Amino acid sequence: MSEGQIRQSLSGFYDVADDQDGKIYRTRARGNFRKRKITPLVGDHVTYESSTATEGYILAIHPRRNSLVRPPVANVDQGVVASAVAQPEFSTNLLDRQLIALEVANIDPIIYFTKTDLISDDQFAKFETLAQGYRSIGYPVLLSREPFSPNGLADLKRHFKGKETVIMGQTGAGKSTLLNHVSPDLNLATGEISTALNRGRHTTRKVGLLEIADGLVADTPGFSSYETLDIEAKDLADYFPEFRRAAVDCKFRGCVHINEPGCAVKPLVADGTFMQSRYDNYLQLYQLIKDKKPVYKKKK
Ligand SMILES: Nc1nc2c(ncn2[C@@H]2O[C@H](COP(=O)(O)OP(=O)(O)OP(=O)(O)O)[C@@H](O)[C@H]2O)c(=O)[nH]1
Ligand SMILES: [Zn+2]
Repeated sequence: MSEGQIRQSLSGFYDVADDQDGKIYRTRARGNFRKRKITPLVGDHVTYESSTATEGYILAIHPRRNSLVRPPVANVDQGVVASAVAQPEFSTNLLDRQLIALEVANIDPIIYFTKTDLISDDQFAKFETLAQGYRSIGYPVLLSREPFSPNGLADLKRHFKGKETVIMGQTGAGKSTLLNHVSPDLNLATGEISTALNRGRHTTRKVGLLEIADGLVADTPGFSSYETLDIEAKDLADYFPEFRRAAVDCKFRGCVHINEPGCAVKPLVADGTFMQSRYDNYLQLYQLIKDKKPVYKKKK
């Protein structure tokens, strides 16, 4: 028996990189996985058996840190949020929702601004201020005046080391374009026409983890449906790292930083320590979650 990580999945075959020798072994999942409705995912750490040198069976899937549906990948450490400064129009609201979705999934966000060639110097200066705000929360922010400058890409690659990374973002944000720059061999189709084609292909497309800059990067970018945040309003502030840290000084336990006396978060919004836009988006999302009708899920 050996241990390894699934690096690619294609029509029922799973290519496992062995933890010891680093070589790739082609495997299949045991029939009992199918019976239990467990599908191995790219990124899974597995115990496997390789009877011949080249083909084997997956025997066990180790517990996952997390798993995504699009792309179907497990154990993601970080998500590069491709965030267009224009086309589609930038909004802090969407960015904050993306960050929350990643926080909820236990994925560390990296913000990567795309399409900076489409804005003026004045507009760019505003994004620099914004970037500082997000950096002060602790999020890495990559913003260069020129898209895909060698320095900008090198900065991005520095984050890959030792991590499993997925490129995420809204449609049209430039995810595929970015991934192509990160790994020019990929040749991912970009633009609207390819998007239409991609839809039908998603289920059969092979998914893989590429070794880039001493890390692993999913070769398929991801979308998330950010509307289906499965959290309660009272927990929302936990996913705003700056609010979560400040909350230890709130007078009341369970303070949601709205109307409570002795709140430690609100003064830091008022004095500009925290971004007003983050607080506004927090309030809006808090209300949205509160107003949401309860969804009753069927028991499996
Ligand atoms: N001007 C400019 N255009 C860009 C840049 N990056 C991407 N684009 C264009 O924006 C469009 C969308 O880019 P994609 O890379 O396909 O975006 P995506 O996020 O993969 O989009 P979906 O496949 O719909 O999710 C394409 O026409 C790209 O050529 C950039 O830095 N500057
Ligand atoms: Zn508070």
